[in-house]
Amino acid sequence: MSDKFAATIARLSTVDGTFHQHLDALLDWEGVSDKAVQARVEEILADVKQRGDSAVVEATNRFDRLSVESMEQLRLTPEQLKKAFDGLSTEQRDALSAAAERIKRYHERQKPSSWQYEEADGTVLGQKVTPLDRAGIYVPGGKASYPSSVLMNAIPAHVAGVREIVMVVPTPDGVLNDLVLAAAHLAGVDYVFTIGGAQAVAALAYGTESVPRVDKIVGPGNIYVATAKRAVFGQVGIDMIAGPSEIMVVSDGQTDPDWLAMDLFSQAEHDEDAQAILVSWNAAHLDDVEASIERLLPTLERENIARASLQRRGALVLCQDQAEAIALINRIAPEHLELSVDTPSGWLEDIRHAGAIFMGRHTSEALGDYCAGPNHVLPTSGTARFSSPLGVYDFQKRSSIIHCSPEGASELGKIASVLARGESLTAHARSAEYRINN
Ligand SMILES: NC(=O)c1ccc[n+]([C@@H]2O[C@H](COP(=O)([O-])OP(=O)(O)OC[C@H]3O[C@@H](n4cnc5c(N)ncnc54)[C@H](O)[C@@H]3O)[C@@H](O)[C@H]2O)c1
Ligand SMILES: N[C@H](CO)Cc1c[nH]c[nH+]1
Ligand SMILES: [Zn+2]
Repeated sequence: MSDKFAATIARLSTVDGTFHQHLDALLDWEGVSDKAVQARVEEILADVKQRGDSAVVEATNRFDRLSVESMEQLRLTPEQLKKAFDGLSTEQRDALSAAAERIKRYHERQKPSSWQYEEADGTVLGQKVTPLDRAGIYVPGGKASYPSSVLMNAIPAHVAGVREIVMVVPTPDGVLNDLVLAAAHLAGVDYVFTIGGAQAVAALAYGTESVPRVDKIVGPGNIYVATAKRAVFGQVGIDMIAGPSEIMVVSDGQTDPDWLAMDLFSQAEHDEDAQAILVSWNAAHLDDVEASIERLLPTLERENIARASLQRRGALVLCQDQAEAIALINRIAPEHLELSVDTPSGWLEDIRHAGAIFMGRHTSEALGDYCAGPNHVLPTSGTARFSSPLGVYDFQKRSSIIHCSPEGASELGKIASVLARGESLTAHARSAEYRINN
């Protein structure tokens, strides 16, 4: 039987004995990765570390179906980026600029400042915030092109004050996307290399003859990118593991089923591994949404991807009530949560884990993907339990400041001396004791 005739999306009910088992299986994206992916990524990383540019060129030719001879052919010049920007239609240029402006305005609010305070004896303590010297931004490009991700990665880096931004973006079959190039120009990216996957992560992490080594790699990507980022962490910083897109919608049964079906498709169309889940306590409403899904799915340009995603990882979940819906939200910790209910603000306090929360029937997740202002690079696969949206803070680090007055050093010296001797670290103790005024 072809996929077209199989059930498009699973129907689950929280009262079923197998519900939790079924949900766990649906949520398990790491299950999509396997030993073969891990082995391939390790091989690519080691090769790029050892052979630099030549390894990157070979891997790019192999995985993106190119036939270039050198890294020079995989680098875009500032002139190419500007030309792409100048060549956009007015409508596209205005939309890109409006999105960039809104993203910038939102992220300006995240800018932390250095701070310090003085104690009574004149000792000064504080924290100094410093931007990264060089950030690497990964812009996905395998199954779709993401000019919006260029803005979402590069603008917070700029707001943070990063000195140099190196962007990588794969161009399978050599197809360049003008909006991606234009966005890189608009967002002030310093270097662009048309490379992707584990080889791009390796080039950024280790540096090659052509690709400058960066201090931190940010941005979403597929399983090869995620596996490579995890492997190079420590050598460089990473933001988070942002994998296939996810949406969880909770509906009170009053939202147009066609709207909800399209909201689910909006993330399902990213990737066969993307995840779209709708939860409601109204069974008839779930039937209506399922009917909308069946009717609207064939109208999508990316029907095959969306259908595969819904079949593999989608679900319409019948729950008992609002309290159970909230428990499911906190368990799933979705990347995107749409609260398609009358008074979403009443839910907010109880929601503990979600990358971004879209409040009310009119706030479709797609608005957040492009132009609302908050970042669309968000923790996926339940990692919203401990990670946050990409932000200005990801492009900065903090140093502690300690400036003791003579009196302060003397008082602290007495405490430090006792504790150091307790640890049998006598050089520490004597160093502190030299500063004690008797
Ligand atoms: N969380 C977010 O903020 C966010 C934003 C945009 C996109 N996304 C997600 O990012 C993902 C992007 O994935 P993508 O595949 O479209 O692009 P991608 O750029 O992440 O991956 C493409 C690269 O993967 C490598 N690759 C593909 N098959 C390979 C193989 N068999 N062996 C070795 N390497 C291989 C190739 O080098 C290719 O260049 C999607 O899942 C999408 O949902 C997430
Ligand atoms: N939904 C993606 C993040 O999961 C971001 C995106 C970019 N373009 C469209 N959508
Ligand atoms: Zn999206």
